[in-house]
Amino acid sequence: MIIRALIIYHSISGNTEMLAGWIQQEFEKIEVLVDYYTLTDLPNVDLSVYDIISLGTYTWGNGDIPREWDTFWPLLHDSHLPGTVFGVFGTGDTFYPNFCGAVTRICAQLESVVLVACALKVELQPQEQDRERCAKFTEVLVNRVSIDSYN
Ligand SMILES: Cc1cc2nc3c(=O)[nH]c(=O)nc-3n(C[C@H](O)[C@H](O)[C@H](O)COP(=O)(O)O)c2cc1C
Repeated sequence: MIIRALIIYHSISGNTEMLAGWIQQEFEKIEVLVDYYTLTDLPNVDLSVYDIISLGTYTWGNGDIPREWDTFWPLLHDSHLPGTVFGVFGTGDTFYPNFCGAVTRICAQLESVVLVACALKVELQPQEQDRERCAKFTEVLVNRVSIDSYN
């Protein structure tokens, strides 16, 4: 069975971009076909062709979702995604009281409309030990697709 994943991320200073790249690599290690876009250069994609959609973001303000995501929600709501498995990842800074608050908030926003299987929060620039966490993140998403396709 071929599994297709879409990664969409938003990054200003590169931490989330690096994390998105590592997640892409982990998907590819387990032979998932990956399409990879920045939020601001997202072409007109058909979300329904993907088994997995992973959204990556930094956090702004006080645990806020960056404004640029506002353009994505209408696309999501216009799509019919009953079997798509979502994962949300992001980088943040524990200096702030609401660490990776945008990840938490995007999960909460998604959970009313789609299936969110897991979230990954990383402190600033990903470190070598985070590779293992990226591998776990992709594994959970793929396992969830496999479970659903047997039911
Ligand atoms: C003005 C400002 C507000 C921030 N607020 C938060 C926050 O509430 N929670 C958090 O975890 N990180 C916060 N951060 C940290 C960024 O999310 C963090 O540096 C992130 O890794 C940046 O990602 P990027 O390199 O992909 O742009 C804030 C950073 C700035 C500059």
